Amino acid sequence: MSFRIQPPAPARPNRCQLFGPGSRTALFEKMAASAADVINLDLEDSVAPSDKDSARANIIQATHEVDWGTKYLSVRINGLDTPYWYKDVVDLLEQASDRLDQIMIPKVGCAADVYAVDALVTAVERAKGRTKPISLEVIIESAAGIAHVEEIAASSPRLQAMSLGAADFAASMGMQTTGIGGTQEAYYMLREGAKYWSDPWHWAQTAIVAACRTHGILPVDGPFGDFSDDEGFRAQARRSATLGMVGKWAIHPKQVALANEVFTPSDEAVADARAILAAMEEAKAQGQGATTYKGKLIDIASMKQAEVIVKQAELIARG
Ligand SMILES: CC(C)(COP(=O)(O)OP(=O)(O)OC[C@H]1O[C@@H](n2cnc3c(N)ncnc32)[C@H](O)[C@@H]1OP(=O)(O)O)[C@@H](O)C(=O)NCCC(=O)NCCSC(=O)C[C@H](O)C(=O)O
Ligand SMILES: [Mg+2]
Repeated sequence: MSFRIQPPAPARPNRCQLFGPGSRTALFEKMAASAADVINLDLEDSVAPSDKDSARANIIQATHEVDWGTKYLSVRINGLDTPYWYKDVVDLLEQASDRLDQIMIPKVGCAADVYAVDALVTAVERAKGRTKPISLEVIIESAAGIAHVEEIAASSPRLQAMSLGAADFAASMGMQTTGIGGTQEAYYMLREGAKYWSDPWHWAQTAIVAACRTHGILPVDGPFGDFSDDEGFRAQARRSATLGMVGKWAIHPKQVALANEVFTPSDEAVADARAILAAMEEAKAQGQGATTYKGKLIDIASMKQAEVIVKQAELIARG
């Protein structure tokens, strides 16, 4: 137990992050009209090298012209191993409207990667007199990223969110799969001839959640590639939510409702959580630190668990 209080993560809904390539301008209005909490306009891997300049210009224009409502607006820049990233940052900070909320840094491998982007963002913000500070989010999607996940989570006061990028992560780790998230056919235990599937993403997710919760960052699950598999998406998202993640990417509009469904606590879960809090208040008034609810033990730790669910529901209700 530490005497340090665990810092809270940013108090904004982040149930679904909807991605769209910066080169497909026809999608922008549709993304803005979606039910996603966060919009990620992409300059990185969904944009061909020949389209990088025009995609950057499209996104800048869209920050001025598209009505993004109350959505949190994020742009994924190119990786620090490319010749594009510095111009992504400089052009966005010099030319995008104040509607831009966040920059997403892909393939972060160490704290210094975030420091470099932070330094450039800070310089351009000051030069241009931008009064609204841009926040940062990062993707953990390499062996180096997961090895340094805790120092990355601690890297900048601008950092608000961290996602697992399953596709690049699998490639970097040398995982024998082309699947993006979800069940992997070859990852199973065998007992008396029966296969029991296990979850190869689990350990990376828990490492991300622990690093994020230590430093007050939102942990987010990344893409689920097979957008025709609703139940597969739900199962992956439910595992992520159970582990403490607050949301998941959508790489197709049909995944938005699925993510919102899973990362919004159900009425039943909220009612149960409120009942646990009430039962514990009653117990405390009688000088007891533990009591029972529906035949099971509840104590002070149960109050903290119940508060997680009630706070999530209140945050989402506030919008
Ligand atoms: C995956 C797609 C290429 C599919 O596009 P498309 O063939 O146009 O899909 P549909 O015909 O099924 O579309 C149905 C309608 O929905 C609209 N649409 C499609 N995509 C989007 C979107 N992203 N946002 C909003 N609306 C969208 C279509 O226009 C159709 O509309 P209508 O005609 O009016 O009915 C495409 O969905 C897509 O490009 N998705 C995003 C890809 C992306 O951004 N990828 C990057 C993130 S994942 C990643 O990078 C991996 C990660 O880093 C890692 O390492 O794990
Ligand atoms: Mg990636």
